[in-house]
Amino acid sequence: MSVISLPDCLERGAGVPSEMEGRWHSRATEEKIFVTVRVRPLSAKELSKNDFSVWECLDDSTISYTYNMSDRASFPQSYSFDKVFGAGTTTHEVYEQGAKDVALSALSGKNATIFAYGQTSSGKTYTMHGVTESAANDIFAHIEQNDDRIYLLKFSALEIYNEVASDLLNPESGPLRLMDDPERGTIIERLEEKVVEDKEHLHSLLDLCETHRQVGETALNDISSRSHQIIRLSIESSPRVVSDERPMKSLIAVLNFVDLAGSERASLSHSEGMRLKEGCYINRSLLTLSSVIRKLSEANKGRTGHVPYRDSKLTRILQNSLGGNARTAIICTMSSSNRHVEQTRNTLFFASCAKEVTNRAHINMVISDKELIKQLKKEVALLEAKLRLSTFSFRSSSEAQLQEKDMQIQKMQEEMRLAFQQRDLAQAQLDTVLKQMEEVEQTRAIVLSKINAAENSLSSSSDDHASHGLSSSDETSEQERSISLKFENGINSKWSNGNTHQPHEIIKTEVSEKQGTSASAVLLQEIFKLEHLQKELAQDANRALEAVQKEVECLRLAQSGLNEEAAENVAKLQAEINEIYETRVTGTLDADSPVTKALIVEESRKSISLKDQIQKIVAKDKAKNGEFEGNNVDLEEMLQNMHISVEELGLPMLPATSTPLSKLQQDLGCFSSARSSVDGNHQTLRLSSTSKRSLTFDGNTHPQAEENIKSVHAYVTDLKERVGKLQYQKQLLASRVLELERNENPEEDPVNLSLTSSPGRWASEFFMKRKQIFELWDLCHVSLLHRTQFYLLFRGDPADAMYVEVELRRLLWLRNNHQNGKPGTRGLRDEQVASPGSSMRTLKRERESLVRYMKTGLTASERESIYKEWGIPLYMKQRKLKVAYLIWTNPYDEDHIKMSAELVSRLVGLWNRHGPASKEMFQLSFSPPSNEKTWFGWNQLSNLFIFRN
Ligand SMILES: Nc1ncnc2c1ncn2[C@@H]1O[C@H](COP(=O)(O)OP(=O)(O)OP(=O)(O)O)[C@@H](O)[C@H]1O
Repeated sequence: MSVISLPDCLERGAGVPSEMEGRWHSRATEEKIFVTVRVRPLSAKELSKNDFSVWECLDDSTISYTYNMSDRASFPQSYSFDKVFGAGTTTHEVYEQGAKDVALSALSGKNATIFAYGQTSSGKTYTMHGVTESAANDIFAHIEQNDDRIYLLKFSALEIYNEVASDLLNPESGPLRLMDDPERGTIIERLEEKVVEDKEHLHSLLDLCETHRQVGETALNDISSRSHQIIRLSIESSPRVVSDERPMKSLIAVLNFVDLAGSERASLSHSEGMRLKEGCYINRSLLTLSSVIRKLSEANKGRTGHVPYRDSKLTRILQNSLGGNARTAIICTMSSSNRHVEQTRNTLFFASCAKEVTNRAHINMVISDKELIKQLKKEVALLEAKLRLSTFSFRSSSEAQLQEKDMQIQKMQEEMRLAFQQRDLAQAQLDTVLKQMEEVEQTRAIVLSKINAAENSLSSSSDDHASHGLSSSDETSEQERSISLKFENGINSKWSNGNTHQPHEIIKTEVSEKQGTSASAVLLQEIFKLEHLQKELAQDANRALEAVQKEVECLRLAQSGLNEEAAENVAKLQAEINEIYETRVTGTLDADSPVTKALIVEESRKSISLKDQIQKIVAKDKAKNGEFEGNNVDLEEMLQNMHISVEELGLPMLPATSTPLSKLQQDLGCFSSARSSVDGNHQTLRLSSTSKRSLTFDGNTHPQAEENIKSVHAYVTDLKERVGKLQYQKQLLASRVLELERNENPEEDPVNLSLTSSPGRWASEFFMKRKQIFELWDLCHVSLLHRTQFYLLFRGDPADAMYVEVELRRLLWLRNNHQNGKPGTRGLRDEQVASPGSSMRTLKRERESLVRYMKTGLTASERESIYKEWGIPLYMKQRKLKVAYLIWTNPYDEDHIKMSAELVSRLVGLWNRHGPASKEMFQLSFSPPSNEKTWFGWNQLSNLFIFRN
């Protein structure tokens, strides 16, 4: 008996357990179906028909076709199986080598099936008869030899005839029904089962079945089996003696002997009628069997598919034997006759498939409930022990794995955190870059649109440009350069520093500025010349004043008894000279004067140059005042020394109504030398203010001095008139410039807008331009005093339009010169343009002056109030300096600008010292900032203010 371990007894198997027992079977043992081939010798009938053998057994496992094999044949010539039995082999040998091992497996509790397959008359019944008999003998021999066990043999038999199952022991019982049991498989209902008493009894039963089996005569077989026969022996065994050491373990297995009906070809078997019908059923069921075998063989090769067990009763009943819980041996019988080659090949093909089918046979064991419980307890204990062991190992390994996973999770979380940080950082950088790109793109688009607009405008006015002496290409390159500069500066400096002002505003102004004609450029150049000459005139007047002051001082020293009248005259003279200055900036001429009328006439002739106009005015003025010419040589010399270039400027000679200054100097002997020198083309007056010659006075000094003072007074009066005319000419020229531009660009002319449009429109225009001025002040480092004065004077009155426009253009001009790094782009002399460095130094000095003003001009409480207003902590050091360096530093903050202007005005005392400045002080001044020394002894801040105007 097989020893069955508990783990092997876990699966329920076939069989009907009694109420007191359970049926178990061991773990399956896989093995292939054992396939053998038996060749039947030619029968007498075949020999009589001159059939001949075409198959030859090459060895005990190979059979070969030996006759006239075509090279193109689609079937193999040789076949190999577990065993091949030649024609001379006895049935017993076939049993011994091809069936016995399987058959006797039933004695050890494994189901076993032996069946014969082959065409009709191939020897199936002949073979199975002998095999069954031999097996029965061996079984009984085994039983006899193993008397320690008690065996129980049960016999049952059935046939399937025309697809109807019948009990061969009780044919009258009628057709048998097949039932499906989930545990035991297919059950044949009401199949009679007889206990085999002994060997003879078995033989008698076999004989009985044989007598009941359907047979018939065919052309190929006189006694042809017309049904499939299944002889079943159920073998149960149990120990003869049962004890605790030898528990009750019963084995039970089924041994099937299957003799199939033979496949036949009607053409050969000459079947007809009932035989033909039988043959059809036979062939059909055999076909199903072949399909099952083929599917099972394919499944064994890895191909899965439906196995059609249920397509025939034969395969349903033999399901366990075909790939199931059984050991199976198939004996394929064949005739070697040449007459049945085709059928033989089919049989060999079936055998080839069958040998690939794998069965899984178990040892079916029956034990008592008591033993079952006992076994189950052992099994449970063993399983629990295994479970504990696996649980412990699982736990320990799980805990280690958990710790490892936790570490991995923490590591991944840290990596994720870093990745998120990097992602956020990258996103922020990306956003910044995108924003910058967007801003640059916007700026670029704006600049390009402006360039296009400027090009269109220039192309439309190129003819006009050409007629005024400037080529279109020159003008275009000038515009491109300027716009390119603005674009670069805008991107690189102002707008990258948080400035919210877009470049298009300044560009618009700049483009508008570029649209000025060559005529206006010429006029502007002339204005600059006038401005320069005016400045030199004022400087000479200042020097004259110094000379008079020294003379007066000399008089005061020489004659302490100088009467009050002379003193008053000196004071008046000083006031007059001061007035010259004021006249320079405030003087106007009578519109009805001949000079004005002449100018108006001349202005109407656009083709006449400014110089020609001025020369004509001078000629008329000379003709009118001819009586004054040559009256006083000294005065003329002085005028020449005062750098008034008559030929160039065309100013009229002024009458000298009194003693010339040179005579005054000579008489007084106050001046050591009043040397004048001519310096090239630029005549400059050089008066020595430091006379080392001692003064001598006699008794006639007083009346002569008075006379000299009167002469100087007359000179100053004339100078006033001269300056006034010069100022008026300048005003006319500026008006002319604006008029020319207005005629060319009437739609864009801001002055025209201010004069003709609604007040509301001008107001917006004014504030827009003033914002640009604020920015340009900052860019050009313009004097704080100038900014303050301008801011306080021009508040949006339509009459301010001209001043605003002039200031804006002046600043643009300055800014361009600063940016280009070279002065005089419009033909001005170099000395007229202050460098950015000198402007900043001037600005610095202004701020330092403001510090001094705060220190000397304000009380402590006033300063404290200012500190609070400007957000300077009282504990901070150098508070005054910080305030001074905060003033006028933010051109974009209106409040800041207002505070700055008010503070500067308060500190400098613009309003208190000289009263409100007039707007005319600002008119048409294109002069760059100047760093020259004082005129009237004012401090530097005031001088800057004066020079600027
Ligand atoms: N190996 C053999 N040696 C001698 N004679 C044999 C052999 N095999 C079969 N025969 C004879 O051949 C004849 C046919 O055999 P058998 O009836 O067994 O064939 P079968 O395959 O069962 O046919 P069927 O399918 O028609 O029932 C019988 O007379 C039998 O005695």
